[in-house]
This record gives sequence, C-alpha cells and structure tokens, in this order.
Amino acid sequence: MCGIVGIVGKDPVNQALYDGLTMLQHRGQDAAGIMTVDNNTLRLRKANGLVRDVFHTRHMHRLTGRIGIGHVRYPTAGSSSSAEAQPFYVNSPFGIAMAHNGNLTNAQELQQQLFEKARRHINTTSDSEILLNIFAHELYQQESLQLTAEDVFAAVSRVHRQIRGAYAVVAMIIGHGMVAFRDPWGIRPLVLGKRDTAKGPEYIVASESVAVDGTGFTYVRDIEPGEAVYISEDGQLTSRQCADNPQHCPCIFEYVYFARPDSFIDKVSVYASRVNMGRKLGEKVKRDYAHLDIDVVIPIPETSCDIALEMANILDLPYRQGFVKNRYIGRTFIMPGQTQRRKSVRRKLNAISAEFRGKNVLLVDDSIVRGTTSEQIIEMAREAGAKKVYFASAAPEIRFPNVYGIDMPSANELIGHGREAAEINDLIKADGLIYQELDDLIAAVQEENPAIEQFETSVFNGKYITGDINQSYLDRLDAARNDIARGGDNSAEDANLELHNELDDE
Ligand SMILES: O=P(O)(O)OC[C@H]1O[C@H](OP(=O)(O)OP(=O)(O)O)[C@H](O)[C@@H]1O
Ligand SMILES: NC(=O)CC[C@H](N)C(=O)O
Ligand SMILES: [Mg+2]
Repeated sequence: MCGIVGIVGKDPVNQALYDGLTMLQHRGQDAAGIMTVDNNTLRLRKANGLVRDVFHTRHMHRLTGRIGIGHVRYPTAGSSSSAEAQPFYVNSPFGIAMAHNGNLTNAQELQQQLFEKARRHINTTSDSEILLNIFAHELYQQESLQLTAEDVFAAVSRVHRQIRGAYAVVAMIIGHGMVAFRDPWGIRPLVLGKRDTAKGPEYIVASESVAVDGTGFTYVRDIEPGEAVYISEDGQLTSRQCADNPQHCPCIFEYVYFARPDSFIDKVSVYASRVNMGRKLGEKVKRDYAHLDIDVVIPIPETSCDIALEMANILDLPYRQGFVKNRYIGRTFIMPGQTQRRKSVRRKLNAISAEFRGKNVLLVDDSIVRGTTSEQIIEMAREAGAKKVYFASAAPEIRFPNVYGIDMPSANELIGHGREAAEINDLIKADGLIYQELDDLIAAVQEENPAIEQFETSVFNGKYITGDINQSYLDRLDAARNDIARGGDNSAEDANLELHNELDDE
C-alpha cells in the first residue's frame, strides 16, 4: 500500500509534502520521492529508504515551487529498485509527473498496447510507469496546447476504460495544474483537503485524512470512486465523474491493518472500526469459547492494540501490554522479503515476563497473513513463562492472493490458504485459535458508514470484483512475484534511468 500526496499552494510546498509523507510512512517504507514544479521546471528527489533518510536539507532546498506531489512506496509490482521509486515522469505532452497507490491487473497487455499504438517504451517493470504513459498518451490525443479541465477529464475517462485494478493517482501537468483520480471501485483511498490563505485557497489530496490534518489543511471530502479532481496552477478546482459505471467497494484491509487509526476513510473512522472489530471478536469468544480459561488479553503491537483493548472490555478481563515494541523498527508485514520479515519480529517485539509467567494469555492480532508474527510471538510468550497461549485474529482466514495493492502475490505463502483454523492452530503452535467471521468484520466497518454497501474482500473469499482475475492470472502472478522468484529479499538494484536534480546520490 503506497501513500500519495499532492499540493497546489500559494507558497512553497516542499515542507508540507515532506510532512504529509511522514504521516503516510506506515503505507510504504521502501522508497520515497517528491517532485515539485518551479518556473516550469521539474525538481525531483527520490530514493530507497524512509522519508527522513531520503530527504536531507540540501534536497529540500532544491524542491522549490508552489505545486508538488509525493510518494512513499511499498512495491506490489516490479522490483524494489530505486528506479521504480515514485513519482515517475514523462516529458510529453507538457511534462507529467505521477504518483500511484494501487496495482493494475492488466499491466502486461497495456504495455504491449502502448508500444503498438503509441510507440511508447516502458523502462521499468513498474505498473505505475505504464499508468503514467497511458494517461500521457490519452492527454496527447486531446491535441490542444491550452489544456482545459475538460481535456484532462476526457483523458481520465479514457484511462478508466483501459486500465483494470486499483488506483488512486495524483499527477502534475507542467504549466497547467494537478489532477487526482480514483478507480471506479474506489478500492484505494483518496481524500481532498483545503486551506484558505490571504493569497487564496490551497488544496491537498492524500491517501489518508491524517496527512490532511497534520499539514494544517481541513478535510473537505473523499474523492469519489471514478471521480477526477483538477486544480489549476492558480488554484481553481473542478471535479467530474469520469467512470462509466462507478461503484463503491473499498478495500477492507485498509481498516484492518493499513491505515492509521486516526484517519477517516470514506467517512469511516479507522479507529472506531477497529474498536468494533474488537467488540465483535470479543462477543464471539464469549459466546463460543467460554470454556477457555483466559487470564489476560495481550495485544501484538501495534495495529491490534485498539482491537485487543475492546476485547478485554467485552470479556471483562485485564488488558496488558505484555510486548514492548522497539519504536525504531518499522512494520514487518510491508518489508519486501520473508528473511527480513522473520528476523524483524524478534527485533521489534520483546516480552515482559511478569505479564506471562504462569498465566493463560489471549494474544490478539489484527490479522494472520504468512504467520510470521504469530508463530514467533507464541514461542516468545511460552519462553516468557505463559501456561497456555490462545490466539485471536480480528480478520478472518486470509486464503487468497491480493491483486489490488497489497503484496500477497502467492497463495502458497499464506498460512490460511487451503487450511482450516485447526491446522493453522497446529502450525503456529497455539492452544486455541479464534478467527473473526467475515460478516462480523464487514459489519464492524459498515457500522461506521452504512452507505458503503460492499467491500473488496478477495483475500478472504477469492471474489475479485474487477472480474478479470482467473486462476491462470494468479498462477502467473505467483510465479513472477513469490519470495523465491524475487530471490528472497527483492533487492534488485539500480539498472535505472533516473531523473535527478542533484549531482550525486549522497
Ligand atoms: O502473519 P504475518 O505475515 O506476520 O502478518 C501479519 C502481521 O503483520 C502486521 O504487523 P506489522 O508488524 O507489519 O505492523 P504493526 O506494527 O502496525 O502491527 C499485522 O499487524 C500482523 O501483526
Ligand atoms: N503499494 C502500492 O500502491 C504500489 C504501487 C505500485 N504498484 C508499485 O509497485 O510501485
Ligand atoms: Mg502487527
């Protein structure tokens, strides 16, 4: 899940873009980038690493201009090479820079078509570079030198007709303005914010509302599925529905794991939805597992803390933070290779023995994906002296790959694939394993905004809403992107064609 941000301001936007990206860091730890436009010239800094490591003072000085976009990356296509860090740039028409969150499901066909129809070369294996070139080609078809909002909307409409999958996008068109659009299912989130200044209004678009609040803007609304919002360089905002048949079907995993709890996505408080997940799961334990002799409820930091606290309330049991999280280690699930993910669990979490010794503990996590965390954490709980270790997951069994922007390309790497809870329980060596029901998970989120009638839940039930995913697609994805295919750590490096404003990479 990447994070994107774009600002059309009245004063330099570099610091606000930087701040916005730090507030979206949890969505992507692999690479970060900012592009600004100043005096019709693009300014760029992008590299592998966390936001704080990628941008030094001298880079910030170079990122001048009152309009800019930024990206934090968690790769779901291509490699982790810095060549695939975003934003991407293409020089025709006008000069366009783009940042994308999501994943295209027909990238291969699109690349072929781009070459045949438009003689466009794609130099990386990133689906986002393809998306940028499709958009550029469609904008070029407008044949107008004085680009209008209508021209941009017409191009976005044609993009929607060609590309499949999930995409929340922000793009800058040099000399004109910024456009942001969301796929016709609204799978990935995108919000709009505004700030009034003495010089006129400034606008921000971002993956999550936390980046709007934290940069001093005010949340205006979510961008609708299929909608495009165009903000001209002088700050005129226009919006248009550009999809033929938009339907709202947001990714439920945003609420389970990806988003920050203080964000609102599609008018749903992520925090409140997690509390509801804890309530539902607590009620299930109370109803069906009353025979378990649980002494204490312990979360697996960090995402599950809000869920576990509510479970403890429902079960009328003590809640104890029995694991301490090293605040300098990032999220393990979004790390690129299994070796790195495995090693990081013990570096990241450490048990406080007093909370485990001689007790029957219920460990709570938001989800079990590969089982990397649960297996090791149960072992750690036993080493710390727990008598019995029960485990509860606020998401149901994750059985199917994800093709919409979560890096779960291989069914065989999912501990829940083709297994029932009892088998998974044995693999992670728990004394009991309780999963949330899918209906309860959906209800937990829907309760916060009943207007959302459906959610993207393919990892739980194998139903891919875009209608273009079959077994042979999943087999190809598996072969291309499973951990072995990626050499274990996905560290393909730097045979790249980059656009730099600095003389060296220091
Ligand atoms: O079964 P797995 O493959 O281990 O994946 C699931 C785990 O990964 C995530 O934690 P992560 O460390 O990424 O982030 P967090 O600190 O936000 O919980 C998630 O919260 C689970 O704990
Ligand atoms: N997680 C994402 O949104 C990834 C965006 C894009 N598919 C990439 O791999 O760079
Ligand atoms: Mg976790």
